[in-house]
Amino acid sequence: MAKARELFLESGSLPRLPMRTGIVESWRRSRLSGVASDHLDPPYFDDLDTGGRLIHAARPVLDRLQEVLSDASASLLLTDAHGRILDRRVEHASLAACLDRLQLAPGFGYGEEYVGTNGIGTAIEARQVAAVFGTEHFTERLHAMACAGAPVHNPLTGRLAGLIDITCWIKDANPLMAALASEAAEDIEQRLLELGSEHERALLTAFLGISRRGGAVVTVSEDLVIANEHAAHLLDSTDHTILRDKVTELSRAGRELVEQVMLAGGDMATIRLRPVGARAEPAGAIVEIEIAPDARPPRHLIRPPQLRLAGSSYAFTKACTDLGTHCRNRTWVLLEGEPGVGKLALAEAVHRSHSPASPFMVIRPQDLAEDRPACQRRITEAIGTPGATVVLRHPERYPQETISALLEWMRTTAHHPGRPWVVATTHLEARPPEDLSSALAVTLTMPALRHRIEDVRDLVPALLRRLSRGGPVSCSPAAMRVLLRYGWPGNVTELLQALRSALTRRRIGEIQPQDLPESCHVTSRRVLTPWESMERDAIVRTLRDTDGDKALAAHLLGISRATIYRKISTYGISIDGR
Ligand SMILES: Nc1ncnc2c1ncn2[C@@H]1O[C@H](COP(=O)(O)OP(=O)(O)OP(=O)(O)O)[C@@H](O)[C@H]1O
Repeated sequence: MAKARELFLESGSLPRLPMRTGIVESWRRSRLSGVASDHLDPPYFDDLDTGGRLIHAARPVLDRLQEVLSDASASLLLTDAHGRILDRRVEHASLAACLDRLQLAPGFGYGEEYVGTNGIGTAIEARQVAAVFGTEHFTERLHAMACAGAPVHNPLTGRLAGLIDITCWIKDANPLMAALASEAAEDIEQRLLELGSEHERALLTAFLGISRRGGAVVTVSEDLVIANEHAAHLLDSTDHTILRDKVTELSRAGRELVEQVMLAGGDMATIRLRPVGARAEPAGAIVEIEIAPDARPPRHLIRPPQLRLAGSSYAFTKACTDLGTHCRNRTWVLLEGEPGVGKLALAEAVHRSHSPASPFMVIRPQDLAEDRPACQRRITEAIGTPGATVVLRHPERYPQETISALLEWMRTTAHHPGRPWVVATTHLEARPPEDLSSALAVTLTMPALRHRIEDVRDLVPALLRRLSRGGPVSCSPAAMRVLLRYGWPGNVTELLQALRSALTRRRIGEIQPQDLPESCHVTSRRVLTPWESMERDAIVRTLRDTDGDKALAAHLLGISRATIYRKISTYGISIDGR
């Protein structure tokens, strides 16, 4: 085996030896991933979920197995679905010290892409039990070891939840290790099922109790949404996305939340969210929805196509109508929203429809850095130019002197009959200077694209026309389904990038799912859990704030570089270099 490995490392070929196919395939994958065969460097992750359902379900199984193995020099490891070690049980001090030297310890990642063929990473790649003995390991540092890993699946979703592994010195290896790991994996799956049912029971009891009082009630958990008839009537798929986001906020807040939201149908609703189950491990949330009788949508709607914008959702129509009304009344606005959601596009479209011949001035932080006097001249010129609009892009990044000058300018201009219309655009988390915010009379929030996902149907043809300059290219129904399933954390800007990338593969004809970037597919395989989508959104926001600097973003988020790279690829995040 050792000779076969050497030959493979030197030439990529194998001698005619009876070798296990799984091992040969794993060596090939390890080589392709660029794993070093002569040293070991597993990455460390300091942000692992060590309080989740998997740990909870596995604990008694690990306790039992630890007792069984107490006389043997063997260790037990539990990893998440990416091969990152969550728990380790080892009784023998010398084996523990050896595992420490191999960084086979909680927090470290033993995926095949990092350490090559091994019981953990190889079982995860192959999605089946894998035993790896001595020199079958890709890296020499593991040649003294034997390990057997068995994947654990979540029986409710069928998805890989984690892995259980037994590791020992090769001299103590036992052919039954794989069977033992596999049995433990089945026990954990059974516990996951029972816990899942416990959660479902808790959710159902809470749901039935509140439902009996009448009114619209929904329960939301990781795997399940239950709505009573009243709620099913009120909510559509876009509202479900909003509810999932609110449930994420709830888990962050850890207490009851009451909020006003605009439903996709145009009704203003009060939603009351309460966690169900233990605080440490909530089963989900129960949501009561009440429609406010006096909050009817405005009568004279301004529809996006009237502004030459793509979209038809009520949420976006409402944003167009609100901003259009403020433009007509010359009310100064703070327009906030997630990155790339179309804040500038909307401000410009509203301005063009209201006063097409008047100047539209955009002051970006980089313009100020390059030539501040020119910016100040442009702002001053806007006074007295009828119908002019000044957009202050991301004013939180303006230098303090500019803010002071702006405030002075706004104070003297506020009552001028020919005053320009001022719109400041900011990201949701950004904190514009307080004085500036109070000088702007109203705050509007642009809805995220995932909260008006039906707009993708109109945006795609419009953006394709723009990108291909009217070329003969369109989006196939299958590709459109992929685009409609994706969450678009980078909003319209990300959609634009996805289509730009698809056009490099197909300039003529119908764009197919395989023409779309991998990112759109990765997240479309399954709906992200609320925690995952919150994490994905935070990464996208930070990357945008750091102009795509991944190292700085990792630092700001308090995670390692290896983690941010992996998460960027898992969530399919793509950021342009702005
Ligand atoms: N409804 C729409 N119809 C057509 N194009 C749109 C629409 N919304 C946004 N876009 C396009 O999407 C891109 C991003 O929009 P925009 O720059 O206005 O976003 P933003 O919210 O101001 O971004 P940020 O605050 O992150 O800088 C632009 O190219 C814009 O033209």
